Amino acid sequence: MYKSINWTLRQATGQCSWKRLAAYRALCSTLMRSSSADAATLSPDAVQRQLSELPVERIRNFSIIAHVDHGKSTLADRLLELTGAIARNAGQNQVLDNLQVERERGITVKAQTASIFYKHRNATYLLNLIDTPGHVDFSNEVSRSLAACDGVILLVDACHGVQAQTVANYHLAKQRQLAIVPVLNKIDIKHANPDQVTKDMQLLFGIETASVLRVSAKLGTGVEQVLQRVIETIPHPRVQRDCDFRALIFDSWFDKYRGALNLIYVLNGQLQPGQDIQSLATKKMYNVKTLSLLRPAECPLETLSAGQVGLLACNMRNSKESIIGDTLHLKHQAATAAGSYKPQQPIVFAGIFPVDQSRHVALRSAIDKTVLNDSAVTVSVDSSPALGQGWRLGFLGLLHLEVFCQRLQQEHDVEPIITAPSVTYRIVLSNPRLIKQHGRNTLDISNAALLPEPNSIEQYHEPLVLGTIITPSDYVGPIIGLCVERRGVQQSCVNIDEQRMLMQYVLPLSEIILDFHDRLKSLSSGYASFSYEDHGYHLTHLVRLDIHLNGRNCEELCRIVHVSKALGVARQMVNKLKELIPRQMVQIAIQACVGSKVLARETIKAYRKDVTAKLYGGDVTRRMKLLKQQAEGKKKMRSIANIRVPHDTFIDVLKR
Ligand SMILES: Nc1nc2c(ncn2[C@@H]2O[C@H](COP(=O)(O)OP(=O)(O)OP(=O)(O)O)[C@@H](O)[C@H]2O)c(=O)[nH]1
Repeated sequence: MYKSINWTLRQATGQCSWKRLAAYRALCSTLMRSSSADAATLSPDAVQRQLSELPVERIRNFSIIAHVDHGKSTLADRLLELTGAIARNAGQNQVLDNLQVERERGITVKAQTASIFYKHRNATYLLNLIDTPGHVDFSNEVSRSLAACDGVILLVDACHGVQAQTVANYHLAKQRQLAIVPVLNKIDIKHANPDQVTKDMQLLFGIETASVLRVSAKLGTGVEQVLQRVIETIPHPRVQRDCDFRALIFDSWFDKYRGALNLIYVLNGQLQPGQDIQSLATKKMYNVKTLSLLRPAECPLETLSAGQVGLLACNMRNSKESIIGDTLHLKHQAATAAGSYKPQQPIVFAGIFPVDQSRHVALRSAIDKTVLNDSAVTVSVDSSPALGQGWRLGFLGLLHLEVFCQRLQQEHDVEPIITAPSVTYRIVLSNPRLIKQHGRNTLDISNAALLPEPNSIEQYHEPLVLGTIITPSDYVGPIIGLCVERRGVQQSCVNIDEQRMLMQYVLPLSEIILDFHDRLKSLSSGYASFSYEDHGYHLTHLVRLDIHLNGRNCEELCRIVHVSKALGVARQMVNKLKELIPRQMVQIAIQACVGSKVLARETIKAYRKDVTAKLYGGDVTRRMKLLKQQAEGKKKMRSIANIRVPHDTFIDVLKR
């Protein structure tokens, strides 16, 4: 055990603060359970011995999937306690949610893995458990995790019943033909209605009512049966040990001292430190430095064999080299792709700029490292005349964007300027010169500044989503009203039971990214749930013209307008802004989904004048000098952060 503690301490001292905290917590729990003779007190040597004696038939790889707050992380806690991986009653909740942002918001944003040993009918099993996030914005984490699993625990809250994300996750698991262990949670709550929820599960998913387990993850009731059912229902991994090594990368993150760390699922053969491996996607070669098992603290291993999930540190320095879904194999050996994991495409885009250009390098490195820990984010270089050099990042939703920015601040101490989110429009070009230049007649535009002139565009297509809403019947009227207001077209509306309905709407993505979910929650007193999936692009004549001030949505200026009128409206708005805003209070970073080119140009002109006036207190000579330098491209604009006007003040000005 002391070897394990020393190793944990060594890891802890070489990691960034939140990881240090997590490792410290793991260390404390290791110490607390030192008197018990359970599996978690095993030294790394003993763990290795146990693993090498374990046949593939005694391994189970599974995820816990559910709607937000249905109790996944709490159930994971109980499973870890039951198997001795963490101490009972150690006052720890949601142990696998170890990011600061997860603890502050009380949600899981990153899937976490724990390998646990469990004795069933006198045989020891290795269970690789993955706790997944429930929010729709992090569904990429769920799909990624399912690529390394043979089954899932489908957890449903016995009070709230089946929700939109339960339906979406169930279909994800079905598509991958995974075994499903249905579990009802929170049966300790007085108004829980497990009988009704079980009937709903039968109706919606065709699950046998007798097979639904009932537990209270909070109190630990019935949790042991869950583990037994996992062993009996979920098949062992279909892998081969007596052939060459091949593994799937299904998660990765960045460690300051060890570079990119990869979580791998070994499909064939085995791997040892010192061996040379190669990436199938990049063809780059690496030397294996260390291998470890996450229990959930790292436990060093000498061999990782087929069927097992483990952490691999190799000399992967650059975060971009670690590709989720990539296959690793032995150097110079032919191999086929290990998995069929397809990453989800981002749907919400926002510009990220350093507050000051001197912080450019720090922000770039912070983005690189955070992206490695969140493979769903896409990054491309962007620049703005007002904000300087920056990046355009793609996210899976608004919460995803918020969480990413919070992580940049908390984990890397950078505070960027974030522009208002927008979606990707697909345009059909009419200009033969542009068609020739791009080699095709359609372009996907996620940055309005790159929009060609309107007379070169024949059609605008906007992205649509198929939204699923589950709501108590009492709120159906206002919710239909909201969907119609947001240009939604109803596809279906069915009764789940006497009290609840499931509705499906096709909605323009731009209508839901900002506040749709909040409105839905407030209209239904928090009872309705919403999830959505991609539904392709559709020809549109309408756009929502949003004007954003310092990244915030200014509601007074949101209009749904005809595409062809958008530019005119944008111009009018610039004039209105000029009238309304006192010169010394000029705002910048005004954007619109369409037509922002004109808007930005006009605004930046006004901004430049006023910024210089403000910065130099009307000193004409210095102001002229600065303008001249800017014109010559020698001097970059000063950051807007220095002259930011509070949003409320600005709204007051607009209302006058
Ligand atoms: N009464 C009761 N509360 C529970 C039970 N299981 C979980 N909870 C509570 O439900 C809330 C959400 O639990 P989590 O475990 O964070 O839920 P989650 O599904 O992991 O949440 P996300 O990761 O955000 O999707 C917490 O306040 C838990 O204490 C239970 O069996 N009974």
